[in-house]
Amino acid sequence: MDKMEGKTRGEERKIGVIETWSRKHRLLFDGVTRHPLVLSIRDGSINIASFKKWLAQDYLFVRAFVPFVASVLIKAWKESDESGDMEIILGGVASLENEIAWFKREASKWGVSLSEVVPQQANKKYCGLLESLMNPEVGYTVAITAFWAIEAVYQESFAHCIEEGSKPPPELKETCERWGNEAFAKYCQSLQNIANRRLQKASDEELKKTEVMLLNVLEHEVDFWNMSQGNV
Ligand SMILES: Cc1ncc(CO)c(N)n1
Repeated sequence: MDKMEGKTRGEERKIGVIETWSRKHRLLFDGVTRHPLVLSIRDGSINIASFKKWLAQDYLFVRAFVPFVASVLIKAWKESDESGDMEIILGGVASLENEIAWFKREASKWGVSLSEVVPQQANKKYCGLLESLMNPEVGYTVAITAFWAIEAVYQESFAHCIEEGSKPPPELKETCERWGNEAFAKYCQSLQNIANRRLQKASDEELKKTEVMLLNVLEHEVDFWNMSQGNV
């Protein structure tokens, strides 16, 4: 075995593959979590039409996200080496019931009719990616890493909107808190720990597959923000 390569893997193990990838793909991560739409929430300049569009489209996305998370649960049950994974993922499934109810309440507050929402192209594509990840041939490591990424980008984005020095519109504070709160950050950290544990044991081929999927998820997240802002 090549000496340097061994060292590189050793390094990754210490700081975690996720952290290594976050550094390597910083620009793309920032493209999601520091997207102009996110920054406009943070500085209070957001166009409310963009928010409403996001709200309606994200409701549809979350409905597709439920079966995806359920599929991760099935993979955990079949493939996980740690029984504790199931409780964490199950907690994720359970909280989505609440989330869907929140979207309905929020939509009615803003006068958005969810029954009439038509999925936009970027949303359809992203839901298509979720559906492809539900395939039984997609392994647990890829799926749990996707799950982590999808949750973590929202956590980071919305936490940024309510950090020190931000001035989000008061009527959007609750939305920001929903994903930007400490408990959600902890939950994302639990998902990251699972992903890291799996990636540490993964073959080179699995690592490659997972990294490609991760970039794919991030690109779809950028497109989703663009769509909400009306740039697509
Ligand atoms: C587009 C998108 N990505 C991530 C999440 C987080 O759960 C969400 N609700 N919607």
